[in-house]
Amino acid sequence: PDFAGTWEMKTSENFEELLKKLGVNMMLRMIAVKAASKPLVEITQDGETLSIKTSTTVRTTHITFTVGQEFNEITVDGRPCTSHPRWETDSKISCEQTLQKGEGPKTSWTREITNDGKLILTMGADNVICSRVYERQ
Ligand SMILES: C=C1C2=C(C[C@@]1(C)C/C=C/C(C)=C/C(=O)O)C(C)(C)CCC2
Repeated sequence: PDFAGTWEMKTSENFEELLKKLGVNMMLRMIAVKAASKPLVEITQDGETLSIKTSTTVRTTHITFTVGQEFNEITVDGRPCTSHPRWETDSKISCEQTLQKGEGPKTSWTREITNDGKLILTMGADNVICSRVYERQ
């Protein structure tokens, strides 16, 4: 499917619980929850290669990857990891992450385009799953 577009977040669940599971301290959690409440997500797609720019007031991340090829990124709590994106269905990308050093909860993300044109991002840390729904601007 086509993930391309400029996306605004409509709903988010368990985001702070995710950060808590990852051991982010209260102060940074407060900053992150506020900053992440209004992200702007810009996605371009060329076949299996996606470029995703997520802008917030305190931090903007930009990843480019090809589904089926591992790439380096940082986890939501800012730790370097290697990510392995693969098609879980023909409209859902699942990505397991491996920390490049140190220990921590098992982290992963999924991005899916629903048949009513929404983008669903889930972020996991062990058994805690955060789910965020975006709609095109
Ligand atoms: C602002 C953020 C901050 C942090 C993570 C991040 C980057 C959270 C944003 C996530 C989004 C916007 C995800 C998405 O919706 O794709 C830290 C915990 C390092 C603390 C500093 C502020």
